[in-house]
Amino acid sequence: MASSGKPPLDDSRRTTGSPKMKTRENAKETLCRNVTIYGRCRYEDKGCAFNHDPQKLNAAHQADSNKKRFNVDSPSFTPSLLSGNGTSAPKKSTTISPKAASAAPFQPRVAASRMASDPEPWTSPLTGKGSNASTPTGRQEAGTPDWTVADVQEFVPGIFDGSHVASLQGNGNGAITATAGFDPFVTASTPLSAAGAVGPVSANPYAHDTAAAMGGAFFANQTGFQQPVQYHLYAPIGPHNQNTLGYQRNVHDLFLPNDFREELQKKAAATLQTLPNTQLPAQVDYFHSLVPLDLSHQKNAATFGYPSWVYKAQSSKDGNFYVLRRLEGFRLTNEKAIRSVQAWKRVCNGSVVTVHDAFTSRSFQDSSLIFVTDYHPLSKTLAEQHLGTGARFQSRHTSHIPEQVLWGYMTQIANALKAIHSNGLAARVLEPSKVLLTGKNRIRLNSCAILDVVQFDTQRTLVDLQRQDLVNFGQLIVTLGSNSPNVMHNPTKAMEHFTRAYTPQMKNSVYWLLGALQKDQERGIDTFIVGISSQLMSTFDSALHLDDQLTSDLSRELENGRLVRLMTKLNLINERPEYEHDRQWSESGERYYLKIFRDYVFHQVDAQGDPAVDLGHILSCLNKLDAGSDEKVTLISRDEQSCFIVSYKELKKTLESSFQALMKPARRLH
Ligand SMILES: Nc1ncnc2c1ncn2[C@@H]1O[C@H](COP(=O)(O)OP(=O)(O)OP(=O)(O)O)[C@@H](O)[C@H]1O
Repeated sequence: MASSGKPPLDDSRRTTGSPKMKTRENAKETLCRNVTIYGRCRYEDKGCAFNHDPQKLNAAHQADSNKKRFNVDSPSFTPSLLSGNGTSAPKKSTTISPKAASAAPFQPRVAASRMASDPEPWTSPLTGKGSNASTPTGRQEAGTPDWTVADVQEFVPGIFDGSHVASLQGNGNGAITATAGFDPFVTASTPLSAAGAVGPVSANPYAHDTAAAMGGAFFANQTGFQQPVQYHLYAPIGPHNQNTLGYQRNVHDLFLPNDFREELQKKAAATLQTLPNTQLPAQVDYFHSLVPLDLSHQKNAATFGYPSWVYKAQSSKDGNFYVLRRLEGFRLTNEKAIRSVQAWKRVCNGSVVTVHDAFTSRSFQDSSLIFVTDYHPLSKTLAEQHLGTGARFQSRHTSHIPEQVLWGYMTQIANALKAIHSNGLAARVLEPSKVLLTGKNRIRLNSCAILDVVQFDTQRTLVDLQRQDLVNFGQLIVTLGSNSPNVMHNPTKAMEHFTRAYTPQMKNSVYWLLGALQKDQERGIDTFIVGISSQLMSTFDSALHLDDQLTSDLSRELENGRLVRLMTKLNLINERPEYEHDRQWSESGERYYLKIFRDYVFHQVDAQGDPAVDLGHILSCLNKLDAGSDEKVTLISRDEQSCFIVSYKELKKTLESSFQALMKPARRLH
């Protein structure tokens, strides 16, 4: 500190008037006011008569400087870490006043309140070059707007910047104590909301019970997110691209893979597809907007004994999309028959298309039976996929199904049958045109429940029907393995082909299924599942890999929703024409920073004056803004006459307060 000529002595000890006005005795008792903190008086050699006792002077300086920060009667707040500017924190005093013991604990103000009351000496890097210097509290030195937003509650997630050297910790009683260690995991949700906390505190929207959700032991000492949040740091989550280094990112890494996105979008489009000017009824019970799914107009009564038609439809009860399967010309003679669907509603299994309802209808100008099931957009039947049947895929070249894929089908069908049989039911329909392929190698049994209604009076026992399911299962696999829909007309030839194409384990499994109706043996789906357990493991492992892949894909989109919300806010705030063509809104005051921040993010130009299109820059800026990072950014006005240095933290604060102002009904501006 440079001497100002007036050393900071206590007023009570300061001389009043010139030294020459005092007697020498009086002067000797008065501490010299010209002594600098280095203990030297500029007038000592020239006969200064005041007291230069170094010990007394030192004590006076000490008392004075303590008054500026803390004096010995202050509570025992003794920071032990480095302060924000990198200098050492003052040493802890070894002696302490007895009063300190009963003093209220020191409660440092949070960053926001400090920022408003304690402007730092900010300097612009352009100041020395003659540019307009700016201050953190205003656009220019003149007409300084205040950063403080008194009436807007700010979210204060317990951020401590470097200048805060103590940490706040709940002591278990809800009170706050100052501790010497800095704990970056302290959040507003617990300690700052405790009684006596200083500064505006609102609920932390990001707070969640980490200890309960993630395992108390691992996060034992953490009560929330690490602060400051690091949303702008994209952590690589595998599986990784082999062609790039760990830190390298390309645009595709930040979004879902294109093929996956395309698949999802196509499914969404298919779900929303409508058919105008259709001859179909506008309403079938509580369903509307019917779209036919089977494009073949041939009536086929082979499976159910009645021609069946499949439609996508929207429910007016819940707005969701379902499939209606209509059995044309069916007359319900026994009411109990349709009640059997209740049992099917309870079958909730990933390998079965869920059945929701069944009712009779006259909407098609006949007597029809309607089954309501889940809709799986863009799915195909296994017959369409592998056997070349079905109108859409008639000319399709069918190829040999690899053994692993076939094992995958077998495990999924076994999974479905286990769920069905353990619910006291039998699938009864198990053929390639009634197994849906809803994703890559992902199948579901379709049209279950129908025969239970249509052939309600069957004489066969449940055990018999369940065994028949196993036989149908075996025949389905042989048919798929042979790539021929009619192969079971000649079973011997079919098995010869199958034996040549697949391993003995596969062949034995299929033989076992085909023999399920033999009376001498107890055969059930549980026994079969035990027999193919090694294959179950490999299918399970594939499912885990897929799960990893999907998690990785999902993580790429992690920050995108957040950034869209942030950009929405920015766009809502910037350029409000209703406020005198924006002049009243953002041409002055703190919103002006947001306006030129937008230029900084989106409108940069390169050395040639061409637009700089850099997604990395944009994402990085937006993430830092959302995280409210301490990093500072230099903003230059469009006319290049003004330059400001603002931190993302302050920009975030402005963004929040502006957004709140926007939502005030009276549109009060400040
Ligand atoms: N739940 C469903 N979700 C989505 N699409 C389905 C659903 N059920 C059936 N489909 C589709 O509807 C179409 C017709 O199905 P259907 O079961 O009638 O097969 P099909 O090949 O026409 O058999 P069939 O000749 O016995 O009528 C198929 O392309 C199938 O993919």
